[in-house]
Amino acid sequence: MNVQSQAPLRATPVATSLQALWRPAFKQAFIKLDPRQLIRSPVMLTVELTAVVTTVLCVIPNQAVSPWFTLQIALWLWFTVLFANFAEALAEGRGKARADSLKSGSEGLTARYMTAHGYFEQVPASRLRKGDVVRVDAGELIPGDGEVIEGVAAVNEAAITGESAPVIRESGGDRSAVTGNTLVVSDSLTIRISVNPGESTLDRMIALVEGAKRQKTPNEVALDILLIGLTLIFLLVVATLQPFARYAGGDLPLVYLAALLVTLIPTTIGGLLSAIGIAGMDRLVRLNVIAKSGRAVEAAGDVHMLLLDKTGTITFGNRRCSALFKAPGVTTPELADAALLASLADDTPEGKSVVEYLRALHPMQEPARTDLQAVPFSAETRLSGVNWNGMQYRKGAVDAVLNWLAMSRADMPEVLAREVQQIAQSGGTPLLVASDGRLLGAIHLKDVIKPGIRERFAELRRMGIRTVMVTGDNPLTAAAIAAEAGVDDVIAEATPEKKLQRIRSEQADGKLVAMCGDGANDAPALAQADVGLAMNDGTQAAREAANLVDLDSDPTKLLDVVQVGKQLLVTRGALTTFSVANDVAKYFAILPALFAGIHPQLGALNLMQLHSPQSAILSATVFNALIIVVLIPLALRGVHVQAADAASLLRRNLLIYGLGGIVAPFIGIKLIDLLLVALGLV
Ligand SMILES: Nc1ncnc2c1ncn2[C@@H]1O[C@H](COP(=O)(O)OP(=O)(O)OP(=O)(O)O)[C@@H](O)[C@H]1O
Ligand SMILES: [K+]
Ligand SMILES: [Mg+2]
Repeated sequence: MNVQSQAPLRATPVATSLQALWRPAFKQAFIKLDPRQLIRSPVMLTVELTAVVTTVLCVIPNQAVSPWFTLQIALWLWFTVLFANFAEALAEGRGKARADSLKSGSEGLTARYMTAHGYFEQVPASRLRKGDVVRVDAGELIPGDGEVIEGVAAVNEAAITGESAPVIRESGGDRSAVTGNTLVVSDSLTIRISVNPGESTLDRMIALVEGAKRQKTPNEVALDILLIGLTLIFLLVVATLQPFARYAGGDLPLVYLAALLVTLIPTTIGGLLSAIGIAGMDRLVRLNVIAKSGRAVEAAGDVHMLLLDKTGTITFGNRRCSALFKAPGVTTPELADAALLASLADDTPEGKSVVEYLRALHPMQEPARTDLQAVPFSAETRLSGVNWNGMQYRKGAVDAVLNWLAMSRADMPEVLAREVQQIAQSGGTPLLVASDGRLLGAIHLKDVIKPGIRERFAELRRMGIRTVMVTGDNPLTAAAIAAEAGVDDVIAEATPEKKLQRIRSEQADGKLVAMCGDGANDAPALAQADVGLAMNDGTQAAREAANLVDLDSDPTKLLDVVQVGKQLLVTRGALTTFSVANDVAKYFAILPALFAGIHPQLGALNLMQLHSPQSAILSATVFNALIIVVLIPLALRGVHVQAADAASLLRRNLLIYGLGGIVAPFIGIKLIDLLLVALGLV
């Protein structure tokens, strides 16, 4: 395998400064004049057509307007389209640079592929398909996303996550998923490839940052329809002005009408819409989150409820065996041997930790694994164990084991019941150990809450988002962890089925639900949620079901994703408000000037005292073009979003961008009018 190609895939070294990007963006702005590309933005296509018409008007003699004036209007109309194209190109440019570096890192990768006859054969990684089995040794790059089916190894995932500390990847359990282009640093792994060419994490990252092939989200489509509607309305408004003018005994030159049309239709938002969307996705990529659709990101901006898995999400997830407690009348070897046997065939981290703990504490003559009939852990049964030598050994959640023993809680010896309660109240997970109808004792699994999680939940609450912890654990443990982590609600003893039901019932009430998880048992819920965020170090099932994957495997990242989503929605809303308010204000700013010549009585309405009808028209056109440039930084950076609920955010933004949109043209057009006169351009 081509280890030399282990270039840093993350984009840190790629220059993303605006200076480095503006040159190619400038060129792109002209390339994007192609109407086939521009058709994605109907407003800008309208401006381009108007610019073409106005350019033609330059050479048609007209007594009312000089060719010089018409030319100036034509130029500013072309500038309007170019500025909008430039904004989009600038937004795309940041992603393109990153995509190029990602691509160069994955070229020439090869894989050791296992043929049907069990031989290994060197093939290009790009030929691997879902289900293929490959072997990767230390020092080699993993050729594609997949699941470890054999072996344990340390893997450096810096290429994808930017984190250089190696992580352990092994078969079985929740840490079996591997990502293409990451480096095996010790031992070797046998991996079953889980995606077809073009669908890997890396491919998705590239598609995401390239932006060009971006599908419009339902929200964008809805906004497009609104903008087309407004364009048609103003087309009608402008078309009916001429009959009015004729009736009043005057005549409005065609170039006036062309300029007026462009100043009135929503060019500001029409020109910046695409840049806003691309910049939003770019922010997500920088957070190290991969989105399968823009829709998930927008939904994140609107979620009402967040469901979180406890183990691995709120806690660190390496639940480890920390103590054993005997039931009365049971000897230590009896309990220790049963607990060890019940864990020997259990590949989960919990099972391995029990084996480790007991091998050190109380070694026994262990049976060969091939003699054991494994009963693997499942989230449905919440039990695991083995059948061996005619005996059944089990361990599992308290209610599950009692169930298996056909016992009730009241039948539990009092000392053991008290012990179990204490483990749970401390936030630990108690497992009961039993063999052949006998309750032998309890295991204390300890886990630690991730630091800082409480503060983040408080932040979510301020944004109006409820946090609900769902766990397969018992109610006492769940309550203890919930209180410590500060979640709003908790669902304990949850099976995958129960998690799914909860999401469905919230959605039935019209709410958008986000879910964070890592296990195979979280996959159905992740798929059902409007926003499903999977941990990259979780299972392949979870990664496939989710519509977002966090490469850093940090569940609190959802908070940032919510922020990005909110910012995207708020920025789009704010600039739409500004754009529409702007256009309406322009109507009132220019119309009196236009009609002053025809109808001198209207002069009283000419509050702005613009120099002449021509300077009014030209100033408005210039303002209309320049406002796009002025707002490019805001579109790319996004409107600042505070931790507040949606309603108060909306009120605040309507005030700022609505009022701002009304006032800005009056000031801007007046200043440009003064400047144009001073320069002698009108
Ligand atoms: N290896 C195991 N063997 C037996 N029982 C287990 C094992 N691992 C977990 N359990 C029991 O099953 C319960 C459910 O575990 P699971 O990992 O499915 O929880 P979950 O639904 O993912 O929720 P969370 O991860 O938040 O606890 C645990 O609380 C524990 O009581
Ligand atoms: K406009
Ligand atoms: Mg779990």
